[in-house]
Amino acid sequence: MKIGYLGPKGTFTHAAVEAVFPHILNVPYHTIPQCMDAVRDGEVEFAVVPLENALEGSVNLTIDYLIHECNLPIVGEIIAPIEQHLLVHPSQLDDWKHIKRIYSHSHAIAQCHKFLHRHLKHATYEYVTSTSAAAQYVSEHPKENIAAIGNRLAAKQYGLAIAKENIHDYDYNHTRFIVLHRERCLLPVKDQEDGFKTTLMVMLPKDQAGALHQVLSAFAWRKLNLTKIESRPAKTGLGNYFFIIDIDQKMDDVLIPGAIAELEALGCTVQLLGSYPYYTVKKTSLV
Ligand SMILES: O=C(O)C(=O)C[C@]1(C(=O)O)C=C[C@@H](O)C=C1
Repeated sequence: MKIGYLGPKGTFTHAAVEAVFPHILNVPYHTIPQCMDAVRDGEVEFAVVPLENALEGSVNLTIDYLIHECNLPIVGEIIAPIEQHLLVHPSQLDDWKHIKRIYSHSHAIAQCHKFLHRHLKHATYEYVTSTSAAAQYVSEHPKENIAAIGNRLAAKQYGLAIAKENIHDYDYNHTRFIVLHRERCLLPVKDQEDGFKTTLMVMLPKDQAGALHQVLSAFAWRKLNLTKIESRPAKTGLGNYFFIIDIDQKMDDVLIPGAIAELEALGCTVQLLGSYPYYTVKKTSLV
């Protein structure tokens, strides 16, 4: 059995996979779409990709590729703490305050804006596919006055030095990663899950007054607790959006099917993206 993840080695996604699936062979993919395609095409059984960060919000590429391009069920979720460090080639360690360019994933740079503004105002940013791709680039260009933002695993993997630890702007920094499979299934995980969620995609009927209010009522009067509601462009015209709704429980026989039926009766299109266990990774079990 194989698990694909957003690579190369040393991403936060890699750390999350190793924490929850230590016994399964993992395979890095360069981009989030490549990772999802690998499951769809049967190269790997599961894929783990980032979905949402507590400081920066959703990873839009993951949501959009899942909805528009690669319809795979969500079968699990991993919530992991994120600590960002400023990584440099060891030969640049004494000179880190004069770094000219910083490489990282856009989310990682956004999580450190206050630090960057205060300490590296003059530096420019270069957005790459992941934090470890940034670390790899820095390690391959020892003569350039550059740095990466990433984790300890990447520093170790690519032989970089940590110039400044914990440069993320807020202490509570966590990312949610989703696990995808070709069909709904139980996860090959030995640990006890921390809970369950159900995720729906809901498209409202066009131009109907109070439609969103009615959608929310379908959950409210059933006392279905929502942990997230987010809109994304349907990509069919200005003002056309779909909603991603997370419900704080497992699919049941009555309440969630009842809410879905009510939404459909209102003229909404509803798709069940998954009903799945989630696992919370502790700081100590990460890098
Ligand atoms: O680049 C990585 O290390 C990733 O795993 C991606 C990612 C993200 O997409 O949000 C994951 C966690 C952090 O929030 C920063 C980057």
